[in-house]
Amino acid sequence: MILTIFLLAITLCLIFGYICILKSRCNYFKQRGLPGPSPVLFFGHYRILWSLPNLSEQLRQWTQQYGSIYGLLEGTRPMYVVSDVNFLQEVFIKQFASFNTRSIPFLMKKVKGNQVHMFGASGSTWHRQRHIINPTFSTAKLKLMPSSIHDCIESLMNKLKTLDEKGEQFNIYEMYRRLTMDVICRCAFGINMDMQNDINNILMRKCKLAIDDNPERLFLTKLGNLLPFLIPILHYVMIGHMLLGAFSRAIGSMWFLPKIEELPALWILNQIGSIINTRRQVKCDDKLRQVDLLQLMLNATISDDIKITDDLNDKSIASKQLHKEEVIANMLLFMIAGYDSVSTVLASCTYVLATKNNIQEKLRAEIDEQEWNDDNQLSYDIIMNMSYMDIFLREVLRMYPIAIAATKRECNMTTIVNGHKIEKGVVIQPDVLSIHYDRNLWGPEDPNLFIPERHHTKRHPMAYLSFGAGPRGCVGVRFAFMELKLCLSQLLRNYRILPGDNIEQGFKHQETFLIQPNAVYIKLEKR
Ligand code: HEM
Repeated sequence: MILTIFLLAITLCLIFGYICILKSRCNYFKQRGLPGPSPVLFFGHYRILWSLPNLSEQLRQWTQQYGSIYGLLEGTRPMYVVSDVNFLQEVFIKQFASFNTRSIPFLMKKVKGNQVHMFGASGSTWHRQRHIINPTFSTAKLKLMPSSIHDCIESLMNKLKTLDEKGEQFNIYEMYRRLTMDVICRCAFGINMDMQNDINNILMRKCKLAIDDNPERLFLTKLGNLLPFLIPILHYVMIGHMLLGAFSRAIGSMWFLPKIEELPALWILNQIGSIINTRRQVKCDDKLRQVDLLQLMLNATISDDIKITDDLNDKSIASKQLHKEEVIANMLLFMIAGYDSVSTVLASCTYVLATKNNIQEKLRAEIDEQEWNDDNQLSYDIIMNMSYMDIFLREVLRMYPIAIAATKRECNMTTIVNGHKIEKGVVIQPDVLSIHYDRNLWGPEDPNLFIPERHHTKRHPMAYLSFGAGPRGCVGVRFAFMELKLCLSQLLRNYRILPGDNIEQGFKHQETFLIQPNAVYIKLEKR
């Protein structure tokens, strides 16, 4: 009896203590003199954050209400929402050592052993991976890719030919998705997938499903965010899930296990693993001729049984190499990043071109005056020197940034930023829309107007965050620009883009991990 009362008293004390902690968390920002919407006990601001179809738009509205630095609570975790560019310059560049971690769901962080990719890695692991992967996107390597990309664009042009003959409106975004998947498969794996003709391709379907599985919205992630002390247990739940997947692979076709095997991300990882195994059997001379991202990464791969060291002072070979599992994880990352991001930007570009004829004509004039070769292609150097195309793309991405969630950072070492004490574990979310539409940063012309020439004026280094900023900025930016420019050049050289009847209805945005329009309805007119 006494023991029961004792245990009950302890339990009540623990619950009371926990409620006190939760209450004090609710006052986290008030105690620091920072404004923000009122949090709810236990959930913080999660309930509202989870229910929003477009989080970035809501952050922008709160900025108008609360100012350039305000606070939100992700469960009990404080998040600073910032549109003060000097503060962000400290976080992204000057104090990078204290903010080298991207804030991602714990499910993506706690992956098994070497399965972490560059997007999710932190500290010295990220440093090593980035150091090895940077050269795979060097000018010398990119120069080898336009002709592969051109083959894929030609396939798109053939598809468009049948549509322009019909003269009806169609959603070009779907076609861009297939194009960019073909491009990334060619440039990353050297494989010709022909997704544009193979409408039911399983890889395409799995990739779409993998992207729709936004880890932020998974039940395990939500639970881990609300009850962080459960994370180690949830980690084991996830490992159990993955082991079950491996078990299913081992025993094959038992009726209840293939379902796990079919999980999109696991399925794609398996395929990539097989591609790597095949590539490893290819003769040495053939490998040297291969210029895709996979081969460039495999060239920096260490044998599976050597332990990689993440000690920055270690000068041994193991500190400059990747594990096979890291290559697999990064190839998955490239596939998803390369496919979804570029197709979404192409969709926004096409919307702008269809609705702003004067911009379309200016861009076409620049395209027409380039030196096209006999195969109707432009070289890398010509593409990269197209200056109006350059500012056009920058302006599209200023007005329609797509990857705001990717710029979220986590403080890995308590520090002071512009007078604010930022504690370890706290999250910084840039409010990119407020920054991109700030008249002080982008004036004197109205930031709501599409004016590419505004990019001729030098702006604050943090005024443009479409590709992030600092050492962790997007590694694929030049690859993306090359692909965007090659595709738009071909399109405008051959067609006039006209708005479809439903262009405005289709161009409504949804935000999961990326901010994406539903559709871009256009008509084409042959030149
Ligand atoms: C127009 C298309 C693209 C946009 C708008 C975009 C945007 C971004 C943004 C905003 C970030 C976060 C940067 C930060 O935290 O500071 C990022 C990171 C990254 N992007 Fe891109 N991206 C694009 C295309 C690509 C492509 C084509 C690839 C690869 C094939 C790629 C690979 C990556 C990787 C690996 C990272 C993580 C870098 C790191 O953590 O070190 N991206 N991207």
